[in-house]
Amino acid sequence: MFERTYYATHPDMMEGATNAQLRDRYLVPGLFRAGEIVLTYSHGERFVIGGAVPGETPLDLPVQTEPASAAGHPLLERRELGVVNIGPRPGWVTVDGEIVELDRYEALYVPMGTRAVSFAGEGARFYLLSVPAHAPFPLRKVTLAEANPMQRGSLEGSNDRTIYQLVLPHLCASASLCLGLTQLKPGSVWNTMPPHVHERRSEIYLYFDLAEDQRVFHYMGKPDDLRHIVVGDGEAVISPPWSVHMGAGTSNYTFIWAMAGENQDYNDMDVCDLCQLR
Ligand SMILES: O=C[C@H](O)[C@@H](O)CC(=O)C(=O)O
Ligand SMILES: [Zn+2]
Repeated sequence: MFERTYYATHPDMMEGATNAQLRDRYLVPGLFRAGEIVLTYSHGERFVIGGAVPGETPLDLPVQTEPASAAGHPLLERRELGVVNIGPRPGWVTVDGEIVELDRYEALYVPMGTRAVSFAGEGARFYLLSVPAHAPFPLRKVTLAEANPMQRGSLEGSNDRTIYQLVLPHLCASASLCLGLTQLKPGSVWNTMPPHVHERRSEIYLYFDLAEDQRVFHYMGKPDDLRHIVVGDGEAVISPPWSVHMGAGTSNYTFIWAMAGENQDYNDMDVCDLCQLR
């Protein structure tokens, strides 16, 4: 049921890695295919990273297939799910019979124990993130208007952007998942500048709202040993807990960040001094 598995990696594996190896280990392309649900599995925090692009007929979240003892059980038996509609049109998520409309940039938190989830609406594009959970928290839709927008950076620094925290304890309770959306203003290209590392959480970035012929140069690695991965519209990238995650685009763009791990303390991050980057 998972299109591919991404393994956890050691920072020593950066040394001598080819560009192709880096892309293979950390880049998650092809999540949004018309009429399909695509799911991938990352050993880092056991993230399921996926996309659902419904056509005329709704798409159902699949049930577990492995191990045999879990076959047929709901995927969310011991997991929670975050959904964000990044498509141009509204869509509908049905959660155990309850229908929730999600407009562009709106998010939905779906609790552990949910049996059936389906996605509908032509023109909607659902980005999916699921992590293991120990307890259910209430089903909740979150809009950008409810999030406390945090203005960061400046146009002079080419990093004028707004960070919206969507799934974090102060707004939407979850067992482990933290999720938000960041929009860069026109003329700004740098995200997460200055960069940081959070050893206690892994993070997934999804870059979108990028024209087809534009790219984001996503940086990763230990702060004193950076590499980069060239990312296109609708592609995600996995950031291991030992890595920085920052990027510069050839235009402005939007990205969704999702974290899970030891805690849900957004501020538990070690901000880098730019002069230490190599
Ligand atoms: O751990 C937090 C995440 O990396 C993001 O919230 C950072 C971000 O959106 C930004 O600075 O632009
Ligand atoms: Zn981060």
